[in-house]
Amino acid sequence: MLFKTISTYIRSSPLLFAMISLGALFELLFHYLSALSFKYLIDKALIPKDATVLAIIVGSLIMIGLLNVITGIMGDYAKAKLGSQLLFDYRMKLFRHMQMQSHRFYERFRIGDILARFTDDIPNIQASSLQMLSGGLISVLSVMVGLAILFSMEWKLTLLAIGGSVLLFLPYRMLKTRSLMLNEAYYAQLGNFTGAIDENIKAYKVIRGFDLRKTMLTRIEGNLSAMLSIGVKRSFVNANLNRLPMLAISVLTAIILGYGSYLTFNGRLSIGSFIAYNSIFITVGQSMFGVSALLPYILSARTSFLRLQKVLDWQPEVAERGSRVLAPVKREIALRDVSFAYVPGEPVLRDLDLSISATGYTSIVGASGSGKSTVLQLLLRFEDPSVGEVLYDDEDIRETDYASLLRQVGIVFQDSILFNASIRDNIRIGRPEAEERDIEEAARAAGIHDTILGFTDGYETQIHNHGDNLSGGQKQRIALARALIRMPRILFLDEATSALDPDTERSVNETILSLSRTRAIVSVTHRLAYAAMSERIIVLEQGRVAETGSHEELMGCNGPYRRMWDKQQGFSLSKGGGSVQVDSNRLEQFTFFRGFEPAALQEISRLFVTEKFEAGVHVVEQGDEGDKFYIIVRGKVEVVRILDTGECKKLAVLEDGDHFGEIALMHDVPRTASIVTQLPCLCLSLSRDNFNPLMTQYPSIREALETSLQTRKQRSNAQ
Ligand SMILES: Nc1ncnc2c1ncn2[C@@H]1O[C@H](COP(=O)(O)OP(=O)(O)OP(=O)(O)O)[C@@H](O)[C@H]1O
Repeated sequence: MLFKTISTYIRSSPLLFAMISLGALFELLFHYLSALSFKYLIDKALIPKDATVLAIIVGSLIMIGLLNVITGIMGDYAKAKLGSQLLFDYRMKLFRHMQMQSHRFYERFRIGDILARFTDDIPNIQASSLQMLSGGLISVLSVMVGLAILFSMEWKLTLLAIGGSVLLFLPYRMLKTRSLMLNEAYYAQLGNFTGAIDENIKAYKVIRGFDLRKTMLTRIEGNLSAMLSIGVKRSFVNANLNRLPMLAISVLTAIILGYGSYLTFNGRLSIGSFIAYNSIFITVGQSMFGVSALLPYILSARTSFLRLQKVLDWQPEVAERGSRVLAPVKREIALRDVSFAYVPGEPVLRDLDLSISATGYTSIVGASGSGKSTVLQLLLRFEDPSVGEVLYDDEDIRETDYASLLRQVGIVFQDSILFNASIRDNIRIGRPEAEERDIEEAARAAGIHDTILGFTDGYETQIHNHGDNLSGGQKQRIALARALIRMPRILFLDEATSALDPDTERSVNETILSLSRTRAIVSVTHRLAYAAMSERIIVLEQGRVAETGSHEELMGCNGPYRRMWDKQQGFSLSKGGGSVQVDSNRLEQFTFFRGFEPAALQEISRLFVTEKFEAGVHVVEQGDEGDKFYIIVRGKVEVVRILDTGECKKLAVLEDGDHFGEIALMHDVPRTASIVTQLPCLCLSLSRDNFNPLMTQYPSIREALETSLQTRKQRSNAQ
């Protein structure tokens, strides 16, 4: 495969190859003529003292030397061009391939692994190919030409040399498998290392905030130590692949010298011929060594080539095969009988039928894990359904030209990544041909124009670290402008505002509402206060549509929407979201507070304390003694349990209105699971110390709470 690739390259650039070959040919000519010249220099010029022959020999050598330099320079240029072209082509091929991929590809290949292909494997293939092309070509030609000359001078001696050269390739046979194995292990470790560095850069805030510097240092040290140990073995084996053939050359040289001297003593070889033979043999020996020295390069390039091929062979799940241009969507987009699974056998969407109007404002809501984001991914064709169709005005989007679909849509994600460029370029990236006034118009529509003008560098303000120098709201508004500049017929929002603080979230949602007058909006959200603004709400439950309708209609249904709505109500946030209070009526929704006297509930509500957590924080640690009960007012947490096997099991995801840790109100027992925030969280907490006096005051509370907690404890243990 590797050789096939190189020969394809040669065939595609015959001129460059001819230049390299010419350079090699003249280099050979120069070496052999210099060596052969001794025979004529000594026998025909020096011993007979013939100045004319001497001048001819020296003049010819100078001419050939000059041509050698000129063709050598041409060859160098050709190698530089061919090598750079190979780098360019392979990197483009890999990048293009990556762009066709979806989640399975990124699950299979880690970031570091892919980066290593770009930065190490491809350059390695390039360097080795060039080495084979230039060094290899010269060496092989040199061995062939040299042996032919030697054979014509003294065939017995030459047969001896050819027989002995087999020794040169013995180390290759012995060390090949080990070298390949070590190369593979080395590149795998390199991928781990690059991945760890990438993570370290992206997560630098979390690392500092949680003082994980020592942990990360230990991790990197572990990576580097593994690389060090493999690197030593790899370099040593590859050095041996070079060193051992030298031994064979030395033995051969000694034999040739001995036998050649014997022939000269007997008068069967002139002194000039012996010196010439010997110096040609040295050149041939060096070339043979040159051929064997290529072997480590070939082995290393083979490893890199196979690694690269492994990525390139990965077939994209979403094939862009449709060619029909999608007409502007006017009526509806729909999923028909759609089933979809990320993991075979574990469907996330089941026989889903869903239709969204191509005008107005639609929200898709549901509990965490109900499949909201997956629906969006199918609508945008980030994934294709396992069964069923995704239709835009009755056109199956698998049959249409993907670019014509993307031209009609805009998307804003929860965590919008901005590029490290100016604000202007970040907005323009949505439509590269956009003019200045389009950029400003999009920024105005996204409600960020005035803020940008307020920055010292205005639209030229550079964005660092994907947006670290902007607030969350500013980032999302720029992401909104980037989507709007495409003038999408449908704007998709995937939890676009849920990570913002309450005031910013409200203001960005007002902007979104105003945008819905001029284009269709499809918003995936779990925050129902904003879903209520939309004309139509689709409620998902476990991958199926549970109900649809307007906010008012769904509230009247007393179904899952109503339950979610009630769960998210009853909290009053202060301006700026700094503190929050829970209504006593809302407390009644918790089974363990149900039936308490109103006065007791009033008092309990006053005992809650506001707590804020950044994303990635362990609010509760498994095994710790619990002393607080929490309500999530805004945010999202993951409930995880470390099993006896050491495996980490995700038990649930909790979000707005959910609660955890109520057992701690009564008992001093270790937490049965850890709670880790996935998004910034605003919580209310009630500590046992604060709660205890109430139980003395209202004795019925203890009894009711105990019964309720027993039931819950049994359920939790069963999980
Ligand atoms: N790449 C993936 N690989 C495997 N499973 C996945 C993947 N992405 C999502 N899932 C699973 O699919 C289910 C639906 O996920 P999805 O993100 O669509 O839900 P959601 O309703 O948007 O949830 P959330 O509000 O928490 O984002 C979940 O059980 C989730 O764990």
